[in-house]
Amino acid sequence: MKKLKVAITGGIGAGKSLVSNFIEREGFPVLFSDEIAKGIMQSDVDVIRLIKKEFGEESYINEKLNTKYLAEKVFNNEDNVDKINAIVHPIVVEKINEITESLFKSNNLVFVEIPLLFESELENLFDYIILVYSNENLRIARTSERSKLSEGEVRKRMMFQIPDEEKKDKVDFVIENNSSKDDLENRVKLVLILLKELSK
Ligand SMILES: CC(C)(COP(=O)(O)OP(=O)(O)OC[C@H]1O[C@@H](n2cnc3c(N)ncnc32)[C@H](O)[C@@H]1O)[C@@H](O)C(=O)NCCC(=O)NCCS
Ligand SMILES: Nc1ncnc2c1ncn2[C@@H]1O[C@H](COP(=O)(O)OP(=O)(O)OP(=O)(O)O)[C@@H](O)[C@H]1O
Repeated sequence: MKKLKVAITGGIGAGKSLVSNFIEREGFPVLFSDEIAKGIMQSDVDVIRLIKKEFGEESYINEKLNTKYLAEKVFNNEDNVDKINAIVHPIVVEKINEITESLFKSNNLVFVEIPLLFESELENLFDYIILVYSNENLRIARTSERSKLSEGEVRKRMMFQIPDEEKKDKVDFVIENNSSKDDLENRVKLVLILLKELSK
């Protein structure tokens, strides 16, 4: 039995969460790095202190992370993106490693949804990488439709992400998501058959 760590990556709005949720429903553990990052930013006293020092006390309102303010501050300035990444990413990696090791006690396959895998140069942490790939116009339409972020906000974040076309050459599986959710699920099923075989 081989223990395999598999990354699920892709640009903003590509469909990573749909893929991850499907994989979870099939019975496999999935870690979500955006959520792990938020947890750390909400509870780690050193991280909170550094964020307030770099970006101001307004970064938290009544002890709660002020995501709107911080996103505005961070995604308008490359230095700020570098600064927040340097504060948060090393601790996220530590946490992912810790949780993965404990999940490997009772699982052979552990998945990690990690949007900024290549941007943070973390590809060597993983045995296999899945890229969820959708055309840029679809990603913007789908993300704006979800109404969490405006088109402008999505485009700003894209500026700090490596284009998915470049990532295609560096991954083991490309799951296209330019058609229906059913098509997406069927493609994920095929990849899971392969990964289960590889972990035997
Ligand atoms: C600025 C913050 C508070 C905004 O929070 P918000 O709830 O609006 O977004 P969320 O964290 O859910 O991220 C949504 C998407 O935005 C993009 N994004 C987030 N952080 C970054 C970044 N540093 N660089 C490029 N894109 C990013 C990713 O595609 C991500 O999936 C938050 O994104 C953040 O703290 N980012 C820096 C830490 C980080 O890199 N977290 C992501 C995973 S480790
Ligand atoms: N094939 C599809 N057909 C219809 N809607 C889709 C499809 N793929 C994704 N969506 C929708 O697009 C939005 C973005 O998808 P999802 O949240 O899975 O992407 P993500 O890569 O996790 O995004 P983010 O980077 O913002 O976390 C969601 O509202 C989702 O339901």
